Amino acid sequence: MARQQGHSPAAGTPTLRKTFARLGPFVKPILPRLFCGFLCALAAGLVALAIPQVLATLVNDVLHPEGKSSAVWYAVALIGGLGFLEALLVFLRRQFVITPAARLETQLRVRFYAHLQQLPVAFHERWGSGQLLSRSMSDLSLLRRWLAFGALMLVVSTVTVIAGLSLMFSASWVLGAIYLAGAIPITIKAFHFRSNYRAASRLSQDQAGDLATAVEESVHGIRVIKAFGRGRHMYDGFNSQAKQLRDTEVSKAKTLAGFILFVVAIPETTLGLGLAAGLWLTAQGDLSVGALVAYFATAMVLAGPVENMGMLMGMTLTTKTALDRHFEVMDTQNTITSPVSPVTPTQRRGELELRNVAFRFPDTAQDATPTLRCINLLVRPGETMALVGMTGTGKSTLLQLVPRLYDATGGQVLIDGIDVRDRDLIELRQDVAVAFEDTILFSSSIRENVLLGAPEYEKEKLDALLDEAIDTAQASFARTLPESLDTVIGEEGLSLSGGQRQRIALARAIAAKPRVLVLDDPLSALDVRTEEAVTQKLRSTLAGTTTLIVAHRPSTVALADRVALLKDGEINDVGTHSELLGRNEHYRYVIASLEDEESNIISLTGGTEA
Ligand SMILES: Nc1ncnc2c1ncn2[C@@H]1O[C@H](COP(=O)(O)OP(=O)(O)OP(=O)(O)O)[C@@H](O)[C@H]1O
Repeated sequence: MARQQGHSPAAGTPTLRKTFARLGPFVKPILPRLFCGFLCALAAGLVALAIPQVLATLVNDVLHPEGKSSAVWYAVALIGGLGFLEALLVFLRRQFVITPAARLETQLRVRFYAHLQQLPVAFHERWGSGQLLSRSMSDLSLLRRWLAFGALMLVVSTVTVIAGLSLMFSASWVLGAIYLAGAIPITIKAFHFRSNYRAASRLSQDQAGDLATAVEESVHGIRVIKAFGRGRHMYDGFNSQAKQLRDTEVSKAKTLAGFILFVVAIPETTLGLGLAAGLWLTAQGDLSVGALVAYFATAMVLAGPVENMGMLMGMTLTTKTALDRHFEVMDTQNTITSPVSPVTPTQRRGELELRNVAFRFPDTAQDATPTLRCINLLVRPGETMALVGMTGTGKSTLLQLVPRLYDATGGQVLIDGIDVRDRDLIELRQDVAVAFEDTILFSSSIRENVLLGAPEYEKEKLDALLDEAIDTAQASFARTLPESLDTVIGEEGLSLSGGQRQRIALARAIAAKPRVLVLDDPLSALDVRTEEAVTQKLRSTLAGTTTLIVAHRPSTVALADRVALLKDGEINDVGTHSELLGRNEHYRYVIASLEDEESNIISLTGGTEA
């Protein structure tokens, strides 16, 4: 299935103002500190502008042949003092803004993570993990840097430039006008730069996200890549993606460099013109030497802010893009939520019923045949029902409707007579535990993995529950690990064999003490004898637990109380294994193909655990 890749800027991209306005509620609590930081930055800029004025006085009065020599020391001390004050104000600005900006970054990141946790499986199937990773990490770091530095400095630089221009105009309108004339082409260039840079920066952020997905997938699938000798192929794919990103970054840098060329070259040219005009004005007696010195010193002070303005504008646009990417995920509506007034069952018997259930994957065409059509099935409390069907008939899909990993698109899934959509989602998922064929274990101890969904019992009871789950899942190999059940297993449990991982995942489902247990071929990596032992033990330990199990082995199917046969997205027949063998030709065909599959596996592996 195609995963969500980077997006090209859509026609409906929000405006700069709209995007930043969305930060309002988060910025509000830290506004006083940001404001203090802003005042410090502004004061630092103005102090920097005051230094040229002192210089003007120094040149005009103090260095005058009749000036007092002590006044020189006074002026030098004043300039030194102003310099120190500027440094202190810069330090204070950082103190004021760094902590709240970092706090805001963390707050948004935690919200983002919580939102990802809530979004339905359908969302996660669409989005590449690298995209989500870059949106939660680098995009939010960018926001912090912009908030702590970019935003303040953009305003302060603008104010400093305006104040500097005013001083220039007050000294001489000719010199002021020359400097201002340089600012006009910069503004025009900035206007064009704005849209070019925004598009390039969006593309590069998306491509960086896709590249992160590629790394993540390669690391995740390193065994497959090595086993199939596809390293070169993966490398080539990654290389071409990395080159695309490089090209985008280069074109982005070129756009920025072109802008900076303007921002730097034009003030330098105007400075040359200013020098000629200033000398002429001084010679005419219309401008004092001190004022001319102050003009150049002011131009020097303004060089930084004028140059920074381009950078900061670029940073602002990149941050805007990062925020759009962030809100794009945050705006994704969670379609699987608890109802406003959830219904709590009076009796938790564990009866599972599917009534006229239909299901179509969200990304399939409207006219395509739904994966599940009219499913009617009743699993009695405490009963073990095996779900059997040819591959791709929708067995896994059906199981996912029970804990609401997907919602049925038609009909109802009921537990104890209550539609699962009317139940509180957390309570529902406490009642229904699942184990899948593709096991995901977390990089923590066996104990923590097994007790992940366990009820909140006190320690002794939890220990007993852990032991029972481990024994039932035939996972006592875990006790022989270096630190027994406290052994930390690698990322996603990769240090365990496939069969061991499956048994730990099964123990996790058992330890959740569910009313309904949904098992999607959770024993496929076990040898036939271990699988039989697990199934027998499951039946005795979980006598009161309703179990719906997708089974691919006739031996497991035979152990179930009843079997439901799925064919073409519908329940074709329900009965005991022997009943169905006796009356249903399609069932005999399915079982025969499962037996063929099983004997092939046994002859290949010699019946040992995978
Ligand atoms: N996320 C998805 N989006 C669209 N179609 C999907 C999605 N997941 C599965 N399908 C399709 O739905 C159908 C049923 O898939 P499902 O995994 O439920 O079959 P299954 O009976 O469990 O197969 P198997 O026995 O091989 O595990 C298949 O045709 C599959 O391609």
